Amino acid sequence: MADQYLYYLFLLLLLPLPLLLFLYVVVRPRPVKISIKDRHVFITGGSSGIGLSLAHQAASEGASVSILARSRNKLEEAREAVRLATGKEVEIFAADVRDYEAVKKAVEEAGPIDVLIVNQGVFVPQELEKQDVDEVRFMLDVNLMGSFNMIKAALPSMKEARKDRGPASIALMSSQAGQVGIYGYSAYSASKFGLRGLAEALQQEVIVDNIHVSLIFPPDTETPGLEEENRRKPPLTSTIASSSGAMKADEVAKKALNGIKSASFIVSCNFEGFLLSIATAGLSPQRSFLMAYIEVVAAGVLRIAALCFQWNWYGIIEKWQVACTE
Ligand SMILES: NC(=O)C1=CN([C@@H]2O[C@H](COP(=O)(O)OP(=O)(O)OC[C@H]3O[C@@H](n4cnc5c(N)ncnc54)[C@H](OP(=O)(O)O)[C@@H]3O)[C@@H](O)[C@H]2O)C=CC1
Ligand SMILES: CCCCCCCCCCCCCCCC(=O)[C@@H](N)CO
Repeated sequence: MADQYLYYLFLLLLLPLPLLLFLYVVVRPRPVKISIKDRHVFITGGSSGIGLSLAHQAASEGASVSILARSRNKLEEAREAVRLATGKEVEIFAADVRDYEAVKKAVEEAGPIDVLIVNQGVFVPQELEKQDVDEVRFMLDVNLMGSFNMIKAALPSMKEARKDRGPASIALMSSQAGQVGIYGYSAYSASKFGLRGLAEALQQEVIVDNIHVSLIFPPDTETPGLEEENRRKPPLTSTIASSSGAMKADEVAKKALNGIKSASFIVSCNFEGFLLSIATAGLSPQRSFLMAYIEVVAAGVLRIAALCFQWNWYGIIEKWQVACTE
């Protein structure tokens, strides 16, 4: 009797093997490792928050680091901070990512890039009806058009330099609000969802050049940007966004760098982010057959979880509206 149970248990354990084997064979692009040490890492928005943490960590891992942002003062402070902490000198470039010519000039001065981290971003939450069109355009211009400008300016020299320098990376800083639309984030979410389309198409275009794209999805992260944002965040935005736990900039930077080094296309930062990445896997490339396996097996259950989250959020919105009209 006991033998029979063992036999069934054995069969049950074997069941996933053909699927695992199949996924191992089909996942594309193929896994690859990207090194940071002794390579040129160029970080936009590197003078504050997550970008500054990335600059610290990349420098301490032996990369030569360049950072780009608008304010020269903040760039100089950042350079000083990294020098004090790591003894390394970062190159600074003052430019607005909305200005293609300025960005192109900065990239030419900086020299060939091995790891481009497109991290600059602005976020001004507000219900669309109350938000100025200029603010909508501001977020789309800096977050989305700015990323196009940056990548287009950097690509020629990145491709050129590949011949003898090994695999390169282009990483884009999205947000969990780029995986699910959130109240108060219509423009911000649109700009971050846009990065996903850009990243998916770009990866197909640059795979032959040994360039690997990563998309990073942080939750609320303690940064000067978030502090500023919180001053005018609609309460419903804060409540719904708190479905995912907040993180520190250093923690997000660490997850991001690890994701870049393993060339993961989707990089999540916390447990909620891990669930989100499986729930929104869609037609994104996946290099890891184990992650692909989890995506396949968990799809149904996570769709149910997603519907429960929506049920909860719509309940909160309804209650808030009732409270406001009383
Ligand atoms: N903090 C959070 O809660 C989360 C942030 N993110 C994303 O992470 C990224 C970084 O956020 P965070 O660290 O909080 O932001 P911060 O506001 O702390 O820093 C933003 C950086 O971007 C630079 N920047 C802003 N506008 C431009 C521009 N037009 N051209 C060039 N550089 C610019 C800023 O410098 P300067 O102003 O001098 O130009 C600064 O270096 C953003 O893309 C954001 O959307 C994602 C999820 C959560
Ligand atoms: C199926 C399972 C689902 C699991 C949980 C879903 C949780 C969603 C929370 C979304 C949080 C969005 C934060 C945006 C932060 C940000 O970008 C701003 N601070 C601006 O920088």
